Parts: sequence; C-alpha cells; structure tokens
Amino acid sequence: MYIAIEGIDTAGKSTQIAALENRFPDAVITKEPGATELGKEIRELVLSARAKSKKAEFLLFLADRAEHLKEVIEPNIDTKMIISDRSAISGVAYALIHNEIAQEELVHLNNFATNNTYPEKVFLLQLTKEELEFRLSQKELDGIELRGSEYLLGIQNAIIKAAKLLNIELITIDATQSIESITEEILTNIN
Ligand SMILES: Nc1ncnc2c1ncn2[C@@H]1O[C@H](COP(=O)(O)OP(=O)(O)OP(=O)(O)O)[C@@H](O)[C@H]1O
Ligand SMILES: Cc1cn([C@H]2C[C@H](O)[C@@H](COP(=O)(O)O)O2)c(=O)[nH]c1=O
Repeated sequence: MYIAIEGIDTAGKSTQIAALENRFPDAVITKEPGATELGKEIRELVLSARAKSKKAEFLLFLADRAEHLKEVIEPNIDTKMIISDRSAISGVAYALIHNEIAQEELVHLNNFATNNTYPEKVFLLQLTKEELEFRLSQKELDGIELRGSEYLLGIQNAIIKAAKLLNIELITIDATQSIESITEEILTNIN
C-alpha cells in the first residue's frame, strides 16, 4: 500500500510520519522533495526560493518526483508499505495558486512524471489560521514559509482541489488535535 501525508508547512506531517514508522517498522518512509541523491540537491535549490519563474520551480519539483518514482516508489510498491511525506498533490496545489499553468497541464505533467502511479490514500492534516501562525512563529522560516500564513492557507484549500483533479482519495484530519489522536485517526482509515 502506498499512502501519503499532506498538509501545509508545520501541519504536523513529519510528526505523524515518525509515529507511523513506529507502527509499521517495515514500511518504506519517504518524502517529496528530497528522498533521493538527486532529490536532495533539488530540495536545496527549491527551498532557497531562487527560481524567478514559477514554471521553473514547478518543473524542479516534477524532476524530483520522477526520480522518486524510479528510485523509491517503483522498486517497493508491490511488496512494501510506502509512507510518504507529501506527494504529487503538493505539486499541483502549490502550482495551482500561482495560476500560471493550466490545470490540465498540471495533471498531464504529473501523470508524465509519475507514470500515473499515485498514492492509494492521502491524509490532509488541516490547520486553523491561529495554530498555523503560532507554529510558524516557533521556527526559522524557509523561502516558501516566508510567503506567509495567507499564502499557506490558500495552499491548504488548493490541496483539496488538487486531490480532486488527480482523482486521489483525500481524508481530511483536524491537525489541531493531539498528536496521538491524529495517529489513531490515520490508523483507523488505513485498516
Ligand atoms: N498535533 C500537534 N499538536 C501540537 N503541535 C504539533 C502537533 N503536530 C506537530 N506539532 C508541532 O508542530 C511543529 C511542526 O510539525 P512538523 O515538523 O511535524 O510539521 P510538518 O508538516 O512536517 O512541517 P514542514 O512541512 O514545515 O516540514 C513541530 O514543532 C511539532 O512538534
Ligand atoms: C512536493 C512539493 C513541495 N512544495 C513545497 C512545500 C513546502 O513549502 C516545501 C517542502 O518543504 P517540507 O519541509 O518538506 O514540507 O516545498 C512545492 O511547492 N511543490 C511540490 O511539488
């Protein structure tokens, strides 16, 4: 089974992935961007927010996704549980709000990068404005987080739209609950 955890920055994805890793010790734990050798370099580039062109930024994430498919997803999808921090849904959502690439192109290019291989289920950890602003205030912000809470809340809505466009089952979870309650909700939905 291939599942992914989605949510805007600070929603609690890494925290939940760590909890799920304890419950599924044989699972392949992965992430986008940055799970492969090439991906680590792409991650550094995109998080520095140096790309002036939104198309260039989108294509860098897409290159990371294609490499991730070849190096991590395809070798494991038939035999292992795969749990990924983010997925193509982030790719479409972060691009959607810039409105520079047509929706059909976003879907088509992701189909191309992933050979139409998508997670079976995706969990969206949904944050309130207050909790997002609190969590952002507690950390050093990267180039994308510096775009602010309104931008990130727009992405949160775009994640729901992106899942529909990609035809992926999205299960929305209140991310302001305790860490343990969220993990239990995810486990209930996996089983
Ligand atoms: N359910 C929760 N309740 C309160 N705080 C939480 C909860 N889950 C995570 N946190 C805290 O919120 C912060 C962000 O969590 P985490 O790093 O897991 O988010 P993330 O979605 O992986 O973020 P990013 O996308 O920026 O890497 C951390 O300080 C973490 O301890
Ligand atoms: C996969 C993907 C990610 N992004 C953005 C989302 C975040 O701001 C960063 C990744 O940082 P994290 O600490 O790993 O959450 O990149 C994006 O814009 N497009 C994508 O396809």
